[in-house]
Amino acid sequence: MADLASRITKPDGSAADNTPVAAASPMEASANTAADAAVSSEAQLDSADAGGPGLLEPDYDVEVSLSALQENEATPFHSATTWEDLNLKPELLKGLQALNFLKPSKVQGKSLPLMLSDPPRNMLAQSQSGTGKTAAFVTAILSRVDFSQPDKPQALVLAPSRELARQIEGVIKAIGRFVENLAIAPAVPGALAPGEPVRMPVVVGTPGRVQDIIRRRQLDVSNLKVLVLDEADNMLDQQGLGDQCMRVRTMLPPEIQVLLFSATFPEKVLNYATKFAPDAHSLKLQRSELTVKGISQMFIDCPNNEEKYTILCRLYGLMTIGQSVIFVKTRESANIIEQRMTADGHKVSALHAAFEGAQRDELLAKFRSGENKVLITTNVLARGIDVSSVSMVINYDIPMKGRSDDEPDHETYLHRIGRTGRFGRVGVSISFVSDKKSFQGLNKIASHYGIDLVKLDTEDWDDAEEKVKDVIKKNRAQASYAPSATDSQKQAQAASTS
Ligand SMILES: Nc1ncnc2c1ncn2[C@@H]1O[C@H](COP(=O)(O)OP(=O)(O)OP(=O)(O)O)[C@@H](O)[C@H]1O
Repeated sequence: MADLASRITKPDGSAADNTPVAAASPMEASANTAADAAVSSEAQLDSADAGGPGLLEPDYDVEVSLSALQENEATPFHSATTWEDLNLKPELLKGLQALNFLKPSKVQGKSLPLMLSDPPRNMLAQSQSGTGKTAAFVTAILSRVDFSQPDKPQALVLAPSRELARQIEGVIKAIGRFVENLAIAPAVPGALAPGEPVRMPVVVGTPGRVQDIIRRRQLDVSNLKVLVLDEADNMLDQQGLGDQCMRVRTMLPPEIQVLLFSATFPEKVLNYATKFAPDAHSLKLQRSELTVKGISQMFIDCPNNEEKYTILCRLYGLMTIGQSVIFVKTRESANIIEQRMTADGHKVSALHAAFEGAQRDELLAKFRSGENKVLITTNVLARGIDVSSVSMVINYDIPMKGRSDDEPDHETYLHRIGRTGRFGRVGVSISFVSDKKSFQGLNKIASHYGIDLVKLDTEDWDDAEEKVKDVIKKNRAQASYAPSATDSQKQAQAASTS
């Protein structure tokens, strides 16, 4: 396997440093993706991505078999357990069946018996992006809540963004569609009537808003028995939402069952997580297991910042074969790129936290429905968002962190690229490097995970396009075999836009 560092030179013209970044040959990359491409038409039902229908033009003829993938023990989609083995309430089995979730994935099969055992015990569960963590904790909370007492808030789910909270709400509605008295309070800005007591058994929201409604005594927490933190490492990060989540935690009953889910649990947060959720059952992954095999990770060495924009526009045709998300560092650059691309005749939209809530909901709804195919965004959408027809993710800016933004943000990289390649699908991520800092950042990310990155040569654009198209077509073909959205999906979608 060639060394990427030996294949690109630093922008200053010197040889690349010796940080090991392996580059797979395109053949290796496509062998991976082909193996993981196997996704069945039924399961693509679209496995309730609470995120709208896939593309419907049946252009390509590929063999699709999620069952084959789920039978393969080596994949995160395999579980020795069946839904029936899990002793779920019949209405939940029916809900999962209606979504055509034929078998549990690994994280579902392993975490559910632990989360549902009595007496309840805390849980920390890690699994790759797009492997069904949401359905795992949603099934757990719907099993724990006593729906004969529908006025009492009993389960609280916290997520880092408004969009993710609304998406989770959609998944709860979809899996719980046969549950009598199911009602969900969306605790995100602008969604709850001010001052009105929350009398719903399940509450899903962002930590700031939840803290607010508890303080205002709008939410009675005395009957809460399950607390879920989705994207838990992000939620507990002291640089981020950690303080808010801690404050919420101190307001809740001490004996509440705490469930922490994420694709990443960096060491630094892990210590803190074990305090937040003491004595927890734990499902952890090795660092080398974290990347999703179905995502072909590529990069482009851009001569300078301006060329990044030119190359981005050149990729537009590929971006719109399926759907794409472009990640940039700041809201300002999202706006600028949106305006420039629009002026240059491309149809794109920007979404970030400076937009007002209702507008954010509407923008994401348009993306989920496929009306908008290219979304330019910041890290606000890096985590959790599930739109199965996303076949390309572009890291226009390499994710960085640290006081002066000088350290690569490994976790955000993984979450960003995980917006494609959902539940056994395939996808492409293309990261732009344009200077020493971005080059070294990507280099470090690659060596951190031991991943292979394929260089796209812009000197030979036809070849570069072929490499990308090869992968994207497979994603599209899978989506094209998907039956149209079920009622529950439509319901879910409606929830996220209401
Ligand atoms: N057992 C299943 N069978 C088929 N599809 C499933 C199953 N479980 C979940 N899915 C589908 O897989 C997709 C990804 O699920 P989900 O969003 O829960 O992933 P995740 O692990 O939470 O990802 P992330 O780390 O990005 O948040 C969704 O569209 C979901 O409907």
